[in-house]
Amino acid sequence: MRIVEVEKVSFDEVYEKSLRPQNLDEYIGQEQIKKNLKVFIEAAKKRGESLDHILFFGPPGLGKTTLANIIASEMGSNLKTISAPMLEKSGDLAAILTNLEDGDILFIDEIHRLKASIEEVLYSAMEDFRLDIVIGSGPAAQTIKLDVARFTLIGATTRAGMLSNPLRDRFGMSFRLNFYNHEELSEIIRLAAQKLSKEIESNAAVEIAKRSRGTPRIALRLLKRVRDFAEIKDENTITHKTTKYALDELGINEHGFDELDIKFLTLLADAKKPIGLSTIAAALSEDEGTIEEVIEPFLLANGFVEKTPKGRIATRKAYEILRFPAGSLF
Ligand SMILES: Nc1ncnc2c1ncn2[C@@H]1O[C@H](COP(=O)(O)OP(=O)(O)OP(=O)(O)O)[C@@H](O)[C@H]1O
Repeated sequence: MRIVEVEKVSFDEVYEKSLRPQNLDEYIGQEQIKKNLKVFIEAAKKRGESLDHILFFGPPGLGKTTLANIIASEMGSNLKTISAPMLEKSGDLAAILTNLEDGDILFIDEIHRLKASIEEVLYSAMEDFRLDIVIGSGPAAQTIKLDVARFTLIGATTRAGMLSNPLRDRFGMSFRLNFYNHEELSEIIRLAAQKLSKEIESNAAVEIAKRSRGTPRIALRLLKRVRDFAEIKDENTITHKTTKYALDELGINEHGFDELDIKFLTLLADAKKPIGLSTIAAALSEDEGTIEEVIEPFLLANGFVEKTPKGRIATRKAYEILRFPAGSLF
């Protein structure tokens, strides 16, 4: 697995969970989202109603699951979490929905991966808190109507564009999570180190932040690896020197790029013309989804790559970093 990989593995999941902020004030950054959520939560509480359905979208590891947990705790609600690919039949979702109680929050991760037949069950549940279940087929088919408690659905996706319109329209609020800046990430790292009862020099936290691709999950994972280096050296405080050494040893460069990012940028820079997604995927032996969801968003957001109608192209900034001659390109 890439060290800057954002996919979860169970061991890291436990570690991440222990560092998860518990309320909106502990949640760093995403100021506009927090501001809006505070208003909606307070208004819903005042009216004694459940919160409107919410969609969070953005690259992995930016804090969607964390926000769902915080909303549930701020609302004093039960949270039920499922990942869309876990649902095989519409009956699976119907069973979950009919077991919810008023005010409960249902969090569906990777909601863009819901099967169409299952997604349809959600429409009436979200809109009218009712389930229309068709039993049998052909002329003997029967529709059974079931009431569902007034729940809140929180959906999370890395691919908002893949959601169908009917589903997207049923969310009352929709928020895009952005990459974090170095100050925000340094603060997340500092607070996490505190929770791990470890001191960290402030320039060490900044060093990790700079190499975390704007992503808290990566920052926390790098912190963990750097902590290992510090512990081996019997250091009580994570110093800047050890941090730099550890990150260099781990092969993470000063922009947070790893080998795969460099390969991706080198491919584009070498080509000196736009390249399509499928060609990139074949050249890097990665699937298109990983390139679009994991590798590309950070490079696009930071101006290393641009998307054109003919494909992806490396920018001047990428050529400079790679120290590649751009010739007459720019
Ligand atoms: N704003 C934040 N402040 C502090 N810690 C954060 C913040 N956002 C995320 N984290 C930390 O980063 C880790 C990853 O966040 P989370 O699992 O919520 O990401 P995610 O966007 O749901 O990712 P995925 O979509 O891959 O599930 C969490 O353990 C949490 O501790």
